[in-house]
This record gives sequence, structure tokens and C-alpha cells, in this order.
Amino acid sequence: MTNEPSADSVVGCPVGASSDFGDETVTSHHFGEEGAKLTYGSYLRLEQLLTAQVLESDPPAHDELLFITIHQVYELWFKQLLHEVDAATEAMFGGRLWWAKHLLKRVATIEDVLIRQIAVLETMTPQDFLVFRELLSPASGFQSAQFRELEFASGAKDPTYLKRFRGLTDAEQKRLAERLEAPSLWDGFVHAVAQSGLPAGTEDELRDSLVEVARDRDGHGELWELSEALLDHDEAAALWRARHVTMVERQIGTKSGTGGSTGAPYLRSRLGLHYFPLLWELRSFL
Ligand code: HEM
Ligand SMILES: N[C@@H](CC(=O)c1ccccc1NC=O)C(=O)O
Repeated sequence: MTNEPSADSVVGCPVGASSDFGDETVTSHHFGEEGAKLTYGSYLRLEQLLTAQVLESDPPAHDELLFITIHQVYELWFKQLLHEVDAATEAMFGGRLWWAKHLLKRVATIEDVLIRQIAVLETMTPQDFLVFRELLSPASGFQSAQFRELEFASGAKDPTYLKRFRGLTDAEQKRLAERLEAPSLWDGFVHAVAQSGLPAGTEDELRDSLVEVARDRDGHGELWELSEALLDHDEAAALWRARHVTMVERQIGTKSGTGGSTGAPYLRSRLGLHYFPLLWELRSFL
């Protein structure tokens, strides 16, 4: 005997299918290849996802699972952010400014989550981190290819990073090199400014055009809103860097990093980075 309802008792259920629910709650079913039923776990590839947390410490340090989980969640969101940033850039080149703005709002919302989740990692004490910290060397967040791709795709293209990375895979190197050549969010925005009929051939022209956009929002409302959405992304990235370095100081003080940098001083040297410096400069001219 089985507890599952028979196929013909399930509303909307194809012949031969069975349900995890009673008659009233089931309305339809989906099938994968060869009639195999798609399940929650198979759709989300949970077997791969949930077996990818492999600790370096042995015996296992209690907090290392948290450390790995947080970083893996970051990389999943980085992948999503790149997907949205690429689409937003394409939308600006294609004249679909409302869509670019819509996607950039999503980007900033995800970045908000990335900033707030640092607090979860801060529930780890420095003593508990030290149980497994040495095992991580010479690995470091510095080697996150997707993080650097996001910087490049946003417009902060520092080619020296390509040479400074140790241990990137060939595929990661290739992706980064391609990103250096590909149009960035900023390139997309400059294109949109030019398409609206405003001068955008030189930095000076662009500066004047941005002031014009800001002063005439009735005439240039869509561009203004787009520039604000870009600034939200830029600001969120800056807030993440600041939040990360305060966490780093709390965890390792003035120690140098596992990646070989000076640690907090290196990270502080990056706090002035802006993806869209002209949008920040503009504030001084209004
Ligand atoms: C206990 C927690 C953490 C500590 C102590 C820490 C420490 C550091 C240090 C010292 C550096 C400088 C590179 C080095 O020499 O190692 C660095 C860079 C970096 N970390 Fe972390 N980190 C922590 C958590 C995270 C998390 C959760 C992420 C999320 C992905 C992350 C992403 C990065 C990135 C992207 C860089 C490169 C930043 C840049 O070049 O501007 N870190 N981290
Ligand atoms: N760089 C950190 C270690 C660390 O946080 C880390 C190590 C391996 C992989 C990712 C890391 N996250 C950010 O740097 C440290 O020096 O303590």
C-alpha cells in the first residue's frame, strides 16, 4: 500500500503521475526529460550545491562551514550581478533605458543584501577564525575573479589586476581579459547621453551635458533617473568596501592578509574608488 493518491484522483494530473499532496492542493505537474519527474532537488542541483562545502580544517573547526557558505553565497550573487549588469549595459546601447534602470535597481538591492550579510560573518570571533585562518593561506578574496569582473564591467578597469592575480584558472584569466575590452556600464550610459542629442564626445562635453540633465529633469527625466540608478550601484559598492574593511580590522587587526597584501591598509587604499567619478563630481556643480 502507498499513501500517494492514485493518478486519476489528482486534479489536472497527467496519467501515471503521482503527487506529494492530497487531491485538493494539486493542480498540475511538470515533467523533465524522458518523463522523469522534475523535483525541487533535481531542478536546483542540490546534490552538487550541498556537497560543495569542503572544510580545510581537520578536526573540523566549527566556524569554517559558515566561512565557506558566506563566500559561496557571495559568488552566486556575483554571478547574478554580472548577469544583470551585462543586460543593463546592453539595454543602454539598445535605447531601452527603462529596462536598464529596472535592472540597476535590482543590482543595488542585491548589493544591499551583500553588505548586510557581513554581519552574519561577524558573529564569528577572531579566536574562532584563527582556528582555521592559517590553513587558508595564500588564498584570499583578492582572487575572486567575479568580484574583479564586476569592477571591470562597471567601468573601473585596472589592467594591473590581471598580472597581480596568482592562481586564477585559464578560464578566469580569459574572462577578465575579455571584460577589459568589453563595453562597461559607463560606456552604455555615455552612449545613451549621446543618443539623446547631448554632446558626449569629450569628458568636458559630458560634464556639461550631465549638468544640463540634472538641471532640466522635465526634458531629460529618463537619463537623470538612469544616472541615479548607476550612482546607487556605485554607492553600494563603496559601502561594501567600507563594511568589509571594518570587519577585517575586527577580525585580524593590523595583521597582513593571507593573500599577501598589507591587509587593512591595502583595503583602505581602495575606499576612494568610484565607478562613475563624473556623477559624483556633478554634485559640486549644482
Ligand atoms: C573573516 C572575514 C574576512 C577577512 C578577515 C578578510 C580579509 C581580507 C584581506 C586581508 C584582504 C586583502 C587581501 C589579502 O592580502 O588577503 C581581503 C580582500 C578581499 N576580500 Fe576579504 N576578508 C573576509 C571576508 C570576505 C568575504 C565574506 C568576502 C566576500 C566575497 C571577501 C571578499 C574580498 C575581496 C573581493 C577582496 C579583494 C578586495 C580588493 O582588492 O579591493 N572577504 N579580505
Ligand atoms: N584574506 C583573509 C582570509 C580570507 O578572508 C579569505 C581566505 C580565503 C578565501 C576568501 C577569503 N575571504 C576574503 O578575503 C585574511 O587575511 O584573514
